[in-house]
Amino acid sequence: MKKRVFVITGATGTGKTTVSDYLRDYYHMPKVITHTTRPPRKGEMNGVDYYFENDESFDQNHYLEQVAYAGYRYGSSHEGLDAAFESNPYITIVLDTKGAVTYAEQLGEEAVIIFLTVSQDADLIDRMTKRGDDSMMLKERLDSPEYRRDLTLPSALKNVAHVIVNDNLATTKVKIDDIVTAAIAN
Ligand SMILES: Nc1ncnc2c1ncn2[C@@H]1O[C@H](COP(=O)(O)OP(=O)(O)OP(=O)(O)O)[C@@H](O)[C@H]1O
Ligand SMILES: Nc1nc2c(ncn2[C@@H]2O[C@H](COP(=O)(O)O)[C@@H](O)[C@H]2O)c(=O)[nH]1
Repeated sequence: MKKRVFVITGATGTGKTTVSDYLRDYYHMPKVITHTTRPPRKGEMNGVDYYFENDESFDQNHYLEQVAYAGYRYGSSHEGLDAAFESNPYITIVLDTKGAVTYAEQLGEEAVIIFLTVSQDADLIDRMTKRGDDSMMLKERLDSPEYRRDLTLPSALKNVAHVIVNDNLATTKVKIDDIVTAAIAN
């Protein structure tokens, strides 16, 4: 059976995790748990949201790709991908745009790339504040080059990624349904 990894990418706060949760809840797609050295946010759990690592433990895994984002390390391991594929041929992963480019290059049509954006960048700050992000970490993130980079679709993903303006979650879900239906049919 063909395999597909639905890669959800875009700037912080655009709704990547929300869309990934939708794919899990309505399509039973397991999410690849990635690794990070960032401290957990309130409510985040080790092994559910991320594998929370220190620098030493982070280096023990075997990565398909790894990046630095706003001062912390993130990586998707082969072990994490294999674990997700064990239970379903269709899986989902949430990545920054650099990671999404690597997935497109390495996995070709096995990777279905979905780039999320919003009409007003200011809405993202609002969403992250409402999410309860620590104000110091939020400021560091907004000042980071990675945050600004991920606001724009990378040129390597033009004509590759499905672009969704996630201003309205209900509309976004309909677009996700269309993308999933087409990807599974092909
Ligand atoms: N269309 C939407 N309209 C309003 N709020 C939304 C919408 N989509 C998601 N949200 C909310 O915005 C917040 C950020 O969403 P989410 O955590 O999914 O973003 P993210 O892209 O995964 O962020 P990060 O990269 O920082 O982890 C959440 O509180 C979520 O409930
Ligand atoms: N390239 C990768 N990007 C990843 C990975 N895991 C998460 N991410 C992305 O990092 C930023 C910051 O995440 P946050 O949870 O601290 O807000 C965001 O864009 C994630 O999608 C990974 O393994 N590789």
